Amino acid sequence: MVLSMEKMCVLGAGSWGSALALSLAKKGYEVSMWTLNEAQAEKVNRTKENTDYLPGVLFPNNITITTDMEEAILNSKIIVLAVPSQAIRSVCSQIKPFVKDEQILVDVAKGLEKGTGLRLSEVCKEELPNNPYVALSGPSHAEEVAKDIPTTVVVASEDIEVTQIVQDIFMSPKLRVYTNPDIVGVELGGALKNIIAFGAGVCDGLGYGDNTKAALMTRGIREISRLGIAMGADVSTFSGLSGIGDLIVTCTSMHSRNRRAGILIGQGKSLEETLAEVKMVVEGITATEVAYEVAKELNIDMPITNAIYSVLYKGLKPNDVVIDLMMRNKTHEIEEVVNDKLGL
Ligand SMILES: NC(=O)c1ccc[n+]([C@@H]2O[C@H](COP(=O)([O-])OP(=O)(O)OC[C@H]3O[C@@H](n4cnc5c(N)ncnc54)[C@H](O)[C@@H]3O)[C@@H](O)[C@H]2O)c1
Ligand SMILES: O=P(O)(O)OC[C@H](O)CO
Repeated sequence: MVLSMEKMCVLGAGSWGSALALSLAKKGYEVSMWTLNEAQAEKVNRTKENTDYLPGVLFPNNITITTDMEEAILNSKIIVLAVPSQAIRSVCSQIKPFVKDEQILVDVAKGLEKGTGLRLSEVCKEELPNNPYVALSGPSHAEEVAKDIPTTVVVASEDIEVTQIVQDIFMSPKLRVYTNPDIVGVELGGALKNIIAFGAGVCDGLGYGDNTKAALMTRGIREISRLGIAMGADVSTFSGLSGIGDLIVTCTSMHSRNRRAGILIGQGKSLEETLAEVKMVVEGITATEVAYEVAKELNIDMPITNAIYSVLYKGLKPNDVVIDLMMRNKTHEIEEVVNDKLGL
């Protein structure tokens, strides 16, 4: 419990923004949320429930929600960016006129910017170069965090002091927060696991079993690591919370929007029907497009990402793509180890 009512702000009132606002409010902070949607703000303030995004969870009185961005961020120690990854640039640009340099940006969105391939820390740096920045990631579905189910996350930043401030702000008996200086790896783990989770859903939708999913997760983390290393990440980060941890939860959880979307595609629904049914943001769809482009540019082999890209953007049938994946050129399991042994 904090001693004074320090103020924290959450931009974005979807499921994750709401769950984190709740976590902060339970620690005694005053939490100001911002949403684009007037009707949502009015209803949540009146009923204390965010029915479209986190039904059945009541907000305490120290959470308020507004459509006035300036009011939301005024005097807030941290500004949690909880909008979809493709909206991060516009939200950062909108707060520019009134943000103070000492306010810490905490990005909780997981993605890469479409068109530029930039990580979200790079996007924020371009828009708000003077603000300290922390990425928060890891296996953490909003529905469980909101119910106080024990959860672990990781925070990463170039500045260890700022990382520790954010660690302390979020840390609670129900939310354990680790730090990691490898911001590149933490961001990429969170963004790229969504592609594999979508693929895991497709396999479920096709009626495949546990063997297939284990294969996808294991080979998935390999290709995430390959691209991650090429983009400057530390490989050990991918065996941590924002890597394999988040991959496991997203590929297996009934809460995962990426997995749910994949299931519908595997069952034969169109992308349009799928997005209408899932309603909330499905980051893996854009992440597939961006990772496909970045991997091509860096000449990194990402067979699962390519396969999902073919389904989403080239109209190939999931069944056919799985056969292609199984029958592509034979290879060693861990190329680097073999090359090393052979002195290549
Ligand atoms: N839901 C989770 O369990 C969870 C957990 C960890 C990380 N995340 C990540 O957090 C981010 C947000 O996810 P979410 O689950 O809260 O999404 P959501 O779909 O539940 O909510 C997104 C919110 O952002 C708003 N929004 C959409 N476009 C906007 C724009 N252009 N400008 C301003 N606001 C906009 C929507 O109105 C909505 O309030 C995603 O990157 C997701 O991967 C989600
Ligand atoms: O529901 P998803 O698939 O968007 O995943 C949400 C979080 O990233 C899980 O850690």
